[in-house]
Amino acid sequence: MIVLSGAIGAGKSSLAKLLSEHLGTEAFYEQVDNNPVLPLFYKDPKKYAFLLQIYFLNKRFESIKKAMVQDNNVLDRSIYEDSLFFHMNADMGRATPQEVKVYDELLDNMMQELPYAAAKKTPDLLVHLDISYDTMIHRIEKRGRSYEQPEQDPTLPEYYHQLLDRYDGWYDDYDYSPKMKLDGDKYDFVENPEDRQKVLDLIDEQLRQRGTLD
Ligand SMILES: Nc1ncnc2c1ncn2[C@@H]1O[C@H](COP(=O)(O)OP(=O)(O)OP(=O)(O)O)[C@@H](O)[C@H]1O
Ligand SMILES: Nc1nc(=O)c2ncn([C@H]3C[C@H](O)[C@@H](CO)O3)c2[nH]1
Repeated sequence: MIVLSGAIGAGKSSLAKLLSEHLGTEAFYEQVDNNPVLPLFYKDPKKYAFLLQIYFLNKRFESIKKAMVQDNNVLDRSIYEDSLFFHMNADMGRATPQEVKVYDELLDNMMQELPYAAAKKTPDLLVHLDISYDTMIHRIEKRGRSYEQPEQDPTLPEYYHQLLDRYDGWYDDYDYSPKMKLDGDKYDFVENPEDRQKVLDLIDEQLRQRGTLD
């Protein structure tokens, strides 16, 4: 399984589609447009942070179990980033210490089940899409989900800055699997065919080194 990581608007869903089509495998997308809790969270984060986290954890676990059955299936975001989001929100006072404790213990418990519930416990490769704040805002505006727009909520720019800061440390510390970082500002793999080919070549090279691509 290949896992894509990156902040909001980094290009994970777009790359998941491209990469899975290129490899002839299946992509598993994050539950966003059909997620009933996400708009509630953006409206009232303090009330809904914990519920949203349980929602994502449940859906993520389900996706991992399905994705792990075949080499090179592509997962749009890792279970580890869910925890990054929740701990950041908790540090902002949007979850209680008790909620954090319940979440951490539940996550730990579920991770212990993974070798039984799925073929293996960790991804074969993590592909991280690194983006700047300006790119993030540009993409958020381009995609146009209303509840993510900074003009809807003046606290969102600070939330996005904090998220990008956390992601930097998170990627450096990540050691659950082999990893690679792509410059998401530089490569326009959505509109530019040359950039698309370059990104696919870079990922193929890593997969060949790991022995999951001939
Ligand atoms: N490398 C890229 N170059 C140009 N545009 C991009 C690139 N990646 C994504 N986009 C555009 O940015 C927007 C967000 O992309 P996408 O939905 O793939 O991001 P994401 O990482 O899955 O976001 P989220 O975590 O919020 O679900 C889309 O409009 C997409 O077309
Ligand atoms: N609070 C919170 N916790 C998560 O685990 C999480 N995962 C994703 N998201 C939000 C970011 C995008 O708006 C949108 C799509 O990624 O969903 C999250 N928000």
